[in-house]
Parts: sequence; C-alpha cells; structure tokens
Amino acid sequence: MSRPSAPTTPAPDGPRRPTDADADDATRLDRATSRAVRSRSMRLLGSMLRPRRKALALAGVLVVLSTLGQVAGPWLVSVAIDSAVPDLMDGDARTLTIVGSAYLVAAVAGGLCAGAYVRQAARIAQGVLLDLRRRVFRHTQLLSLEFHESYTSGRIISRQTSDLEALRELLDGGLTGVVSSLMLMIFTGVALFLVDPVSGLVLVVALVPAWLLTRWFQKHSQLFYRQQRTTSARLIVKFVETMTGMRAVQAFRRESTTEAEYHRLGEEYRDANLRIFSVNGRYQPGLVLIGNVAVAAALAVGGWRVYSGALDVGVLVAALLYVKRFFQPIQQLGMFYNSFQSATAALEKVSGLLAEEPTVVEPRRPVALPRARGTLRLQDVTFRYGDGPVVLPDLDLTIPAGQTVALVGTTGAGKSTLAKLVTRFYDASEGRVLLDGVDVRDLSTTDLRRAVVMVTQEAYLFSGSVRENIALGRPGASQEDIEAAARAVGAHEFIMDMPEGYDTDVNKRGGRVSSGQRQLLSFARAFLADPAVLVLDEATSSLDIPGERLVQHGLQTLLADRTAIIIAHRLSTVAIADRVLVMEHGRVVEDGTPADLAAGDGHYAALNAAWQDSLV
Ligand SMILES: Nc1ncnc2c1ncn2[C@@H]1O[C@H](COP(=O)(O)OP(=O)(O)OP(=O)(O)O)[C@@H](O)[C@H]1O
Repeated sequence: MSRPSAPTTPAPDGPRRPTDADADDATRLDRATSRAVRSRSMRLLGSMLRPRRKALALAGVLVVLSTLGQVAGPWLVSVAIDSAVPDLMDGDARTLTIVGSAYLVAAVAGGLCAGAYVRQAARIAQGVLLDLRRRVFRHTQLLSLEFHESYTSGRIISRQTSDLEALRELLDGGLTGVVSSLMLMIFTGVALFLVDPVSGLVLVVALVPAWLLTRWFQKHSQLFYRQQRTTSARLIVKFVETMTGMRAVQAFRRESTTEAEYHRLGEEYRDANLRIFSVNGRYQPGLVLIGNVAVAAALAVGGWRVYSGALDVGVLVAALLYVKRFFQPIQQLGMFYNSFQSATAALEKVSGLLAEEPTVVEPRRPVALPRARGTLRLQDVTFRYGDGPVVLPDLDLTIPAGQTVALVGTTGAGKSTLAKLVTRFYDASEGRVLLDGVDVRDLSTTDLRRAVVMVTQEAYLFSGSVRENIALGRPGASQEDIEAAARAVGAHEFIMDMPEGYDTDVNKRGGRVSSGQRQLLSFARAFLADPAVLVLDEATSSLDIPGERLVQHGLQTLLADRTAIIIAHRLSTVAIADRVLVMEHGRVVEDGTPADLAAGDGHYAALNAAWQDSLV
C-alpha cells in the first residue's frame, strides 16, 4: 500500500479536526469548523486546478473576447443612431456601412469565441471530474479497515455518486455560465460608465438593494442546501442498507418499519427541497423587479437629460440596453447559485473523505522479509477500537511456525480482533505483533500480505470467472497452478460440473455456488497464495455432512506446513488443531491441545461436551 498522493489536510486550528462525518451529520456547523471545512475544499479545488493553469488561461482569454463582442453591440447602436443615421440623411452611407460591418464582425467573433470557450471549459471540467472520481476511489481503497468499519458504505456511495454528480452539474453548465455572466456584468458596467456615467450612477444605486437581497438569499439558502445534501445522503444510506440487508429485512418482517423510515427520510428530503425553492422563489423575482425599476429610473433620468439637450438619444438607448443587460446575468447567477451551493456542499464532503488518513500506515523504511517462516508473537498487546474500551488487555502469546491454533470463546471475546491484529488490519494500541521476530509495522504491505493471508467468513467472490477468482491468490498464476490448487482443496470436481468449468462466471446463472463451495474456492485462492501464516474466520453457516466433510478435507490440505489461526465454530475443525486457545473478555483463559483441554474441567471441556451432545 502506498501513501495516497491526494492532498491530505493538516489539522486546522481548533480542538479537533473536522471530519467528513461532521459535515455529513451536522447541518449547522460552528464558525471555526465551517471556515476550516471551506478552506479544506478550496485547497482541494486549488490542487485540481493548478495543473490546468494554461488551459484555464486560454478559457479566460476566450471568455473575455466573447464578452467584448457582446458589449460592443449597444455602443455601436448608439454610434449608429447619433452619427451614422444623421450622416446617411446627409447622403453619406459610409459611417453606417462601417458601423454595420463592425456590429457583424463583433457578433460573429464574439459567437465563435463563446463557442470555443464552452468547449475549452468543458474539457477542463471533465478533466477535473475524472481526476476527482479517481482520487475518491483510490483514496477510499487506501483507507484502513477502521475507517470502513465506521463509515457506512451508503455514505461512501453517496460521495462517489450524488456528490460527484452535484459537482458535475456545476462544472458542466453552471460554472461556465457563472464565469461568462460575471464577465458580462463587469464589462457591461464599465461600458455603461464610459458611455454615460450618470446612468452608471443609477445602476450603482440599484445595486444596493440587489446586494442586500443576494446576502439574504445566501444566508438562508446555505443552510437549506446543506440540509438538502444531508437528507439526500441519509436517504441513500437507508436505501443501500435495506437493499444489502434484504435477507434480514425479509426474514424479520422489517419491511413496514424500513418503509416507514424511508418515507420519513423522503419527506425530510422533500421539505429541504421545498425550503430551497421557497427562498429561490423570493430571490429571483426580487432581482427581476430591482432590474426593471433600475431601467425605469435610467429611462426617466436619461429622458429628462435628452429633453434638456444634455444627452444624445443614441447614448440613452445604449445606456438602457446596458442597464437591462447588467441585471440579466444577476438573475442567471441567482439560478446558478442553486447548483453552486449543492456543489460547494458536495465538495466539502468529498474533501472530507480525501482528508481522512489511513490509520495503518506503510513503514518509511520497511524491513525485508521475502520468505517468512511463520513464527508469531503477540508481545504485551493491548488493544482498543478508537477511544473505546480495552478489547484485548495485555495479551502475550507465541505461536511457533507450522502450528495450527483454534480460537474458541464466547461471542465478543476478541477472536476476530486478534485476527485483525495479526493480519495488520489494525495496529495494537500498545505492545507489538511480531512475525519471525519483525514488528509487522516494519513490514512492507507487499511482504506482509504475501506472508499472512486472511480467509474471511463470507469468502467474498468478485464478479468474473471461477479461474479469475482463484487466481486472485497469486496474480499471474498458470492454469495448471490454479487447477492444482483447486484439486488440492477438493474444489476441482464441482468446478468441472459447472456449465463452463473454470470459465464459469460466478455471478451468472449456473455459476451460483453454495456456501460450502464458496469456502472451497476461497481455500483454493489461499492455497495458491501459499502464505506462511493463514488466518481463517470459519464460516458459521451449517453445512450438511458431506459438505462439511468436503470442507474439512480441503481445510486440512490448506493448513499443512503453515502457521494457522482459525476462529473455529465447528468441533471437527478444533479437532484437527494442534492447540486450542479459549478466549474470554480479551484474555486467553485456556491453552492446550484439544485432547488435554477436553479431558480437563474448564470451559473447553464444557463446550466440547455440548458439541458432542449435539452430534448425537
Ligand atoms: N470495529 C469495531 N469497533 C468497535 N468495537 C468493536 C469493533 N469490532 C469489534 N468490536 C468490539 O470488540 C469486542 C471483541 O469483538 P470481536 O469481534 O473481536 O469478538 P469475537 O470473539 O470475534 O466475537 P464473534 O465470535 O461474535 O465474532 C466486542 O466487544 C465488540 O463489540
């Protein structure tokens, strides 16, 4: 695992780092957090735009040229009215020809530049989005298990889907429009002051209420947009959780409860949207009104000045056109503000995700361990999840190379936690985990994952063929090696019975495998990986007797010649172990061979007796 190249955010001033979770769950952030979150988003934006400086500069030139083309229009109209038409009346058509041609050239050149600007901006926007999409994916994969166990998959999904979608909406259309609108306003304002400063002053006066209205809108809509994103994320989380847990939902008749919760979240989402429309509904007509009043005022003042001979009619027409044009982009900006707000909130969340750092970090100078033998030592290990209670208190344990250890114990005793420490999905809070005398924190991830392989209970199969799924154990393995691994664990026969043998797609009809077969495939994968240490969380699902025998046989082959830690749920598995560790509240309370412990009068003896009874 390499360090993420995406920018990570140093902790801003303040008691604690604002995490994505904060932005996700709270719609009202305090000032300091809100500022930190915003500057984090800006840094992310900057890091994406910086490499595109040249392309941005070109887009800037194009938008300026296209705006100049547009702004020239009213001025040329004033020249036409005040000079070209009188000249024509005197029999001289040259001025009108020149002004008419200039108008045409400005319109055509402005149009061409506007088109080129839109294409250039789209190229930049699509590049930024692709970049961000890749970063989010890469970064999420790099984050440690601790993050994935606390951050629900629904929330990660909404980062990659609806949040990136909100950014796409802004970048695709909104931002291009915002920039050209702003340009148009600036250039129109300057042009107005140049042709008629008095009308310019009317505009400045009208800007005061427009500014106040915009501030009011910003203040109110910001909160509502954040609510919109939060409620939409909750809706997605609920949906994903329900769909992924469909078996449990149906088995426990939770349909009506989940439906009621989903309905409630849907209503919250609708209400957030309605609140947004309510402020939008006041802001936009308000701006239109201010714009129209400004035009009327400029017309009244200008008309009076024309009457008194202080202003030419052409200049008044140009000034009115400019005032009208000035307010058009403000309305557009108001509309873009919508997608801008969503995108800002989305960027805050995405930047929060990217600011998360892996808790299990790759060593700077790894100790090489190309061929591990498999001696494990947990030296004075204490472990707690985050700030939670101690789960493993001061554990000291040595497992010699080649030994098969079965972990048994009550639920919540810490068996899976121990497995997660040995595989370094988590680091010990205190003490050390050593593999062949080397602290696992000093091993490169490549060496560690080659030496220690974990087979999880769910025996996850990826979409693709059976062959590809087994080959994950050792990428690049030959067909012979894959088959040999499948034969060794007893999976070859059922694979050959599948419609396309090793090429059968595990997700297609006919490729569906039973839970026992799934386990055998994951054994074959682990066999192919050939690790020095195997950590196995045995599936709890009850297999039928032939199924169990098949799995048991495969397991024995898999365990030969390597160190193994098995979280054992079956008596047959414990029986093949060299040693049994009984755990309770994070401590090893019994340690011995299965036979010795069974003969004693401790926990294991009782458990063993219960197992034996269940077989009768
Ligand atoms: N990701 C986690 N975050 C916080 N606490 C956790 C986490 N995973 C487990 N725990 C807690 O740690 C303790 C030990 O859990 P662990 O999963 O290791 O037990 P276990 O012996 O494997 O149980 P089981 O047989 O039910 O799987 C439990 O109290 C559990 O609540």
